[in-house]
Amino acid sequence: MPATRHLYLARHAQADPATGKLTDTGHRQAELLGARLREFAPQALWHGGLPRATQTAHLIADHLEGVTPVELAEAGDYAPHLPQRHEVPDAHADGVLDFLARIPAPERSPELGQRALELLTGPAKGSQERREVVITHAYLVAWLVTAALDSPPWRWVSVGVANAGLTIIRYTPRSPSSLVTLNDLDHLPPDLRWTGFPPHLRP
Ligand SMILES: O=C(O)[C@H](O)COP(=O)(O)O
Repeated sequence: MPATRHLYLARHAQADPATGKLTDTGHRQAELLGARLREFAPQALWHGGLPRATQTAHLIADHLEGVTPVELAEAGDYAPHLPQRHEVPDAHADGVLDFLARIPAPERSPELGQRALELLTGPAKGSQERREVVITHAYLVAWLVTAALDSPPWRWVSVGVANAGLTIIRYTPRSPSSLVTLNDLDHLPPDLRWTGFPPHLRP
């Protein structure tokens, strides 16, 4: 009998584009996110293979009991669904196509693949409840949110998350999945919030 699974998704902390390593701000964000995640007592901590996700996960792990970061190395290629013109209603087409034209294709979370999605989505495979942290990238968080809500695949383009923002999805057997929280930044002081958030979606 499958059991409920909570996925604690976070975008990596702020990184320096030149080095790919976390900035001082990013270090502080990761530490505070780790302290926040401790309250959920997660049993697993997964992360993508790029340095900014790896470094964030290792800083977080210092705050969690009995959890070792595991890279989703076997995941293969992954890119969020690229919206096709015919999928997007006419009223939104210009904005969506403009957004897609501005994002660099190779940056689309290549380290999380189909296998990772199979591992991470849906209720727990066993009979025990699962609580798992995933440190990843903006578009993959957006894609998982869209999928959890059964939204059309192209809708991930209008979901924004900031560095170290916390998103929680609950997968319950025999019920629809729930978006518990999206881009929660309460664990960060004001000067550490909203970094990396897409400017065109900024409140
Ligand atoms: O791949 C992505 O999700 C986007 O390019 C944003 O990347 P980032 O979350 O690594 O900044």
